[in-house]
Amino acid sequence: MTVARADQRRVMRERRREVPPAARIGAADGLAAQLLALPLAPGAKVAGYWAADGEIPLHTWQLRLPPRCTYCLPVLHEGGYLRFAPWRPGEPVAPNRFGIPEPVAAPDALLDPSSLDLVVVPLVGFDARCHRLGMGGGWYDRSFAFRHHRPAPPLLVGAGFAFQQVEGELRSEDWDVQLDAVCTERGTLFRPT
Ligand SMILES: Nc1nc2c(c(=O)[nH]1)N(C=O)[C@@H](CNc1ccc(C(=O)N[C@@H](CCC(=O)O)C(=O)O)cc1)CN2
Ligand SMILES: Nc1ncnc2c1ncn2[C@@H]1O[C@H](COP(=O)(O)OP(=O)(O)OP(=O)(O)O)[C@@H](O)[C@H]1O
Repeated sequence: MTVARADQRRVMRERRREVPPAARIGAADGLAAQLLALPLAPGAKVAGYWAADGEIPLHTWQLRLPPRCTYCLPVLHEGGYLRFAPWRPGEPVAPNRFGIPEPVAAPDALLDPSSLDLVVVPLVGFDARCHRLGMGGGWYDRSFAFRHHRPAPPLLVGAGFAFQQVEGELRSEDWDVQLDAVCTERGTLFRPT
């Protein structure tokens, strides 16, 4: 990894953590409006994330999802892969190795990434082409690598504060999975075709 990429990550993560509470709540509401405008089948399986480290929260979106949707959270799995567990407010969670809460789910309740319809992907930074800078573990890249040679679903939509858009372009690596869109509190950016 280049020093520039590490610096970019550090700076963005600091800025994210410094967003004042009122602005954070306002941004989460704005983001929810953008996410709710995405096309979604009535019984869709959707994945979000449990906001950590200053990430833009998804609770407003989750609570306004159509009732027949199944909302899921990522669960760390062997080999650097993610699985997804259906989760509703009030159901038990436990911290994973990064301290991020994840559902306490029976192995047979876990969903494969390919069975989802819409995945809201956490990001540290993004650019105008919808390229993503993540936390650096490659979890989403590995788990959704099948999207390199297969169209949506799942639709992969990054979520972040508008200020997380970097100037210029992020250098993309061969393994980077392309997002279909990025939503912020200000709007939705679709990947240029
Ligand atoms: N809310 C949320 N959940 C998520 C992700 C995410 O970015 N956000 N992930 C996205 O992939 C996966 C977890 N990946 C992560 C990768 C690194 C770190 C992290 O905090 N790394 C530390 C140092 C590493 C360590 O403690 O061993 C750091 O960079 O400070 C956190 C999550 C799945 N769940
Ligand atoms: N499909 C893949 N197969 C194997 N290794 C992969 C794959 N995708 C990514 N990786 C590994 O993951 C590492 C981290 O990738 P990258 O810096 O792009 O992570 P990221 O997208 O920022 O992280 P995250 O998805 O966890 O937020 C890379 O060094 C690469 O070796």
